[in-house]
Amino acid sequence: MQLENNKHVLPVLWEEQFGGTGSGPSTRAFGTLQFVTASSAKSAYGWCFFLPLIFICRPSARREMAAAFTEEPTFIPKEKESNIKVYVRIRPLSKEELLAGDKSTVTVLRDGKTAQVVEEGAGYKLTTRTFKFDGCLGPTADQDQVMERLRVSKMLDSVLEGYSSTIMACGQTGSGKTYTMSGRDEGVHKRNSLGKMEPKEDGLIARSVAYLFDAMDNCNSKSDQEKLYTMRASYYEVYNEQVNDLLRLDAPPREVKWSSTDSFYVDNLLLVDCETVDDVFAVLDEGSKNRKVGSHEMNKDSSRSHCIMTLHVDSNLFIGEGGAPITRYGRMSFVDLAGSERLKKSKSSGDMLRETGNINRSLFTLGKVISALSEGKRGDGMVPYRESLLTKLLMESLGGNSLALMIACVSPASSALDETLSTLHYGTCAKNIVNAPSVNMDARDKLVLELEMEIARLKKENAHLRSKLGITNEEMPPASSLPPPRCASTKRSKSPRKTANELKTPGSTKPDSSLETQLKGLEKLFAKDGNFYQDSSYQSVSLPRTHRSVVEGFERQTNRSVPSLDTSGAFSDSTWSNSISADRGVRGERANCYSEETSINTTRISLNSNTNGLLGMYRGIGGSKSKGTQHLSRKNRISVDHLSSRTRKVPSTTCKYGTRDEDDFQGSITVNENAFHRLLSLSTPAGDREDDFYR
Ligand SMILES: Nc1ncnc2c1ncn2[C@@H]1O[C@H](COP(=O)(O)OP(=O)(O)OP(=O)(O)O)[C@@H](O)[C@H]1O
Repeated sequence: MQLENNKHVLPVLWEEQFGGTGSGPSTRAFGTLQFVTASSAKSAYGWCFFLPLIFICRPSARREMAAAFTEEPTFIPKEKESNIKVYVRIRPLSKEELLAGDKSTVTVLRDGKTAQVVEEGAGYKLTTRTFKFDGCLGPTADQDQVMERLRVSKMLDSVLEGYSSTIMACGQTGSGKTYTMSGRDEGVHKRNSLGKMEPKEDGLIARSVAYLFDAMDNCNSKSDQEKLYTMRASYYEVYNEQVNDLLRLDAPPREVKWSSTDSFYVDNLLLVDCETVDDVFAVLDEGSKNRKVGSHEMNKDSSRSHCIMTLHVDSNLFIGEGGAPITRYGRMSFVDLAGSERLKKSKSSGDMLRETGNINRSLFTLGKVISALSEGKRGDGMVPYRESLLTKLLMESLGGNSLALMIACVSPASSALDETLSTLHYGTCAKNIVNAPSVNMDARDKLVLELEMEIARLKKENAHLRSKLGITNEEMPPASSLPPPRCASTKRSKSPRKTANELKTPGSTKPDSSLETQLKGLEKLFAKDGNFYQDSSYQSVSLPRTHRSVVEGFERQTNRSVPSLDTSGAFSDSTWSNSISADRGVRGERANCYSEETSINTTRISLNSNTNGLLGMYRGIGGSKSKGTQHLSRKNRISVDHLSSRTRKVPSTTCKYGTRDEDDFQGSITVNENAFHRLLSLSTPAGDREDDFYR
């Protein structure tokens, strides 16, 4: 699909894709890669912008930060948190600077990570300052080296896995932000006589696009079609505190809205479906042509807006046979921020003055956000994201769930020393920001994936346990031939509690070591299972079905019944209603229902439901949800779903994990912690107090 010189095509594409008005990201979680270039912040505001940062970057803090960054950077988060990576790029002295007799003041030390600034003081006294980053690139570094040293490919790999990533260029005007992001002749992708791209001067965007398509094509062409990728691109600018869609100049300014995924997004933005590299370049060319550019003393092609190009990479993951794919929404954003500038030097006038004011304001807020985040503040309330459109839109990248890389562009010229120092301070602070990257996918898909993983894990555990117990597959009767579960006695046994160590086979006076091993294995299995959840008033352990079969096998061997596992009749509607109405008032506040089942002669069994399921029951019984109802943890919901598959009814109107109908319920049998211990001892203690059971 080509966009060349045809703006009218774009709305049509939008309509084709999204059926008319389009949809905002509120309906899905997106992954994003953003490229931001800082445009010009002028004069007095320029200093205001950097001041808060300078105060934060105390020498001690810098030392700590430097220590934290000595290891090799990686963008695939092995742990849950990831610092923003900051690199410095020093451009060569320009012709004008050389003519003006400027000298180079910034050099890269041999470690490749430290930028050294030498400042001439009064009386030829030299002041040397050093700043350590994840990497520094000197004036001789070409575009290839930038791509390699910054490890952009790692970032792109994670976009393919469903992460959001942002590459952001900042620095004073004319320091090389647009050059780094888009290349020398942005929008012009030269081809040689063979029709191949000449990528020498291409910036990070074009290189990233080529990398992504290479990777996507490789996977998409696999015969098993395991992964399928699709890409869409958007391009917009923040200009004078309004958002313009660079792919739809005829459209009014776009609105920035708050999404259900706790982030801001641009509403009704055109997303162009891109099937080839050329499609993305068409988007890039169109956007570059439309972005606001001005000319002043310091840069003849100066960006007057913050530009954000985003590649949305959706990847489909097929699990199991014949199932619907799970989609992950990777997102790569390239942010080319407008650069800070001093009016005295740039000599901007007319409309550019207003632009400068707005640029400075947004950069000042960006400085405040970075300051707050580097101080360890968190969240919308403590960090002033809402003070400008730019910071709202960068919320995900700064302190959010995105991987982020900042390129601090500086000029080495002695005349730009103040701005260079400010940028380096700014980068040093940004290094301290911690993000929490996570894969973007729909909640339901996430649950399915987690369940699949849980099942795989349980199968492995089960196999391991069987091998430990010496039970071969042939010895295990098929599920259908298992004897019906036995009911426990109506009354609780008064015999003393026994431990697993005290367990003996019937009629034997010696402990049965094989049984003991089985029990220990079982105990371990439960402990490992991780299905415990904490509550001040209640602790339970869910018994996955695989475990239950082990226990049932155990029952057969020992000829004893394990009371709490007997679930027959537990899910009859009448039983539910009775038990829940009886106990709702007591424990209902945590969305857990406790019931002492009377219809089956067991000791106590507690019934869990997720909130939706419980809500359904409350409606059926009491007509309203209890005020303090809380969501159960996802972990627990998984176990609920997993366990209940045998007994779950398929309701006519199904919510995601629960039902709205009175009679329909998704739940599971869980065994109270004490019951669990009782299960292990296979004996009910004599004289055990009723209350002990729920302690
Ligand atoms: N590393 C570099 N090597 C060679 N030339 C460079 C380099 N960096 C920048 N330049 C040149 O310097 C000039 C200014 O660069 P550029 O337009 O990218 O600055 P900018 O930071 O985007 O400025 P503004 O904020 O005003 O948009 C351009 O002519 C560009 O080609």
